[in-house]
Amino acid sequence: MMKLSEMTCEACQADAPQLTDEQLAEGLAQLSDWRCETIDDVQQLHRSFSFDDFAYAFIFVAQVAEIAMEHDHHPRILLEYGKVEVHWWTHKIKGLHQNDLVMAAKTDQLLDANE
Ligand SMILES: C[C@H](O)[C@H](O)[C@H]1CNC2=NC(N)=NC(=O)C2=N1
Repeated sequence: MMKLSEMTCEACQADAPQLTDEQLAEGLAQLSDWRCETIDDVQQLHRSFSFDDFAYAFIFVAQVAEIAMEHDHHPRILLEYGKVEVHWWTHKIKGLHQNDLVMAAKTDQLLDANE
């Protein structure tokens, strides 16, 4: 698998295949602290991020929103004091696509850029 953070999202059709267990495992190996969860029968990538306060958490949310709009692939984001939770999945296929691994990797990259 190529370096996920350097990949781009591809246009995803409703009949696109979901990630296989092997592809998912291979992708998760490139990511930091992401878990695969099944919520309402939909597999999703989930990671929680901690910040010193609400302002830093909000800035991170804005950065995630920016890459989502840039790539036309959008997450669920929960913003709390000092904490952000991000879920990535592909609505069209009600599951996980390579795009979700790519966007999780780009989400991690935002942290590296903020350090
Ligand atoms: C028309 C637009 O490109 C599509 O609805 C995009 C928008 N963003 C998306 N985001 C996610 N996570 N899954 C999708 O299937 C999706 N589809």
